[in-house]
Amino acid sequence: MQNLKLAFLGAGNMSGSIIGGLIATGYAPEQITATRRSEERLQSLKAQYAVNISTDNCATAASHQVLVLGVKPQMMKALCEEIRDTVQIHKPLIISVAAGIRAETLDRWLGGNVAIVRTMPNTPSLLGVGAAGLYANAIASEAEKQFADQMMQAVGISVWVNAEAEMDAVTAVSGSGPAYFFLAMEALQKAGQEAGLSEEVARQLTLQTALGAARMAVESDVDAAELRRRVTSPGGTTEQALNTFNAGGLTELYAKAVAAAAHRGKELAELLDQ
Ligand SMILES: NC(=O)C1=CN([C@@H]2O[C@H](COP(=O)(O)OP(=O)(O)OC[C@H]3O[C@@H](n4cnc5c(N)ncnc54)[C@H](O)[C@@H]3O)[C@@H](O)[C@H]2O)C=CC1
Ligand SMILES: O=C(O)[C@@H]1CCC=N1
Repeated sequence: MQNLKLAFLGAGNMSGSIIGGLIATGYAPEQITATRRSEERLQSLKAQYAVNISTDNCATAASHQVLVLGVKPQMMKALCEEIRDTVQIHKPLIISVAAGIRAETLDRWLGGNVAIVRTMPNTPSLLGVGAAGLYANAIASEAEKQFADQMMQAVGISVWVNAEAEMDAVTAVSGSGPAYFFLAMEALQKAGQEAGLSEEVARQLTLQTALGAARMAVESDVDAAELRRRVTSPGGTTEQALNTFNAGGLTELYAKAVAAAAHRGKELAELLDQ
């Protein structure tokens, strides 16, 4: 991909994962700058990835073609207002990774007429196996959309949504999704220990099983339901576990959890749209 001058303003967990993934695919570190409020935490990004670091958002915004806004939704207005004048002069492409905050809100905070791509990535981007949803406003050019797409594809897969409202569903499925699978791993490991395994054995078996199941689901030409059926012998052990999950309403619980996360995305958008 074209190695444009790319800045991550507010480079925490999510931006750090994208930076790590980009560097691993050969993006030139001298083209990347990460900012944070304190220099101390930036030093570890510099040591790890040899990227430029700065505590000056405006100077960084003025010298980069693409700005990834990586702060928490609640901090986004302050960041946008800080860089607004610079953005109006230099007109960089803005890429937001924030949950909830709508493109139209960002555009207003940034002074208007700004090319914006909203992305919803996830932290496995660090390993090149991220999953991101993208949505662009009408001002973003084809070349700008292509850059954002290539940036996310460099660290995983990317999908475009047609309606911005779908970004809340993307957030609820893949943005937050790694946490759901981590929780499942924590629970299975704990249950394994309760069933008599040592912590280390339960951990190893849980993690390798999660990896194996994910790889089979991704690489197999049959769907997850068929793969599940192939593990489940009639009258066997898996059936007992799955019956227990079903009796506890696991599928309905997933639906409720995803709906709650998507609702929070909408709520954040409303709450912070001032
Ligand atoms: N953590 C995750 O798995 C995902 C997070 N996101 C989104 O990414 C965004 C950031 O989340 P995290 O990386 O988890 O948060 P984080 O707290 O790790 O990173 C944000 C960083 O921005 C810094 N910051 C705040 N205001 C600043 C300013 N004005 N100038 C410079 N730095 C500033 C903070 O000190 C912090 O280091 C959020 O908007 C979230 O919705 C999206 C997808 C997944
Ligand atoms: O929990 C959050 O709000 C962010 C967005 C998706 C993952 N983490």
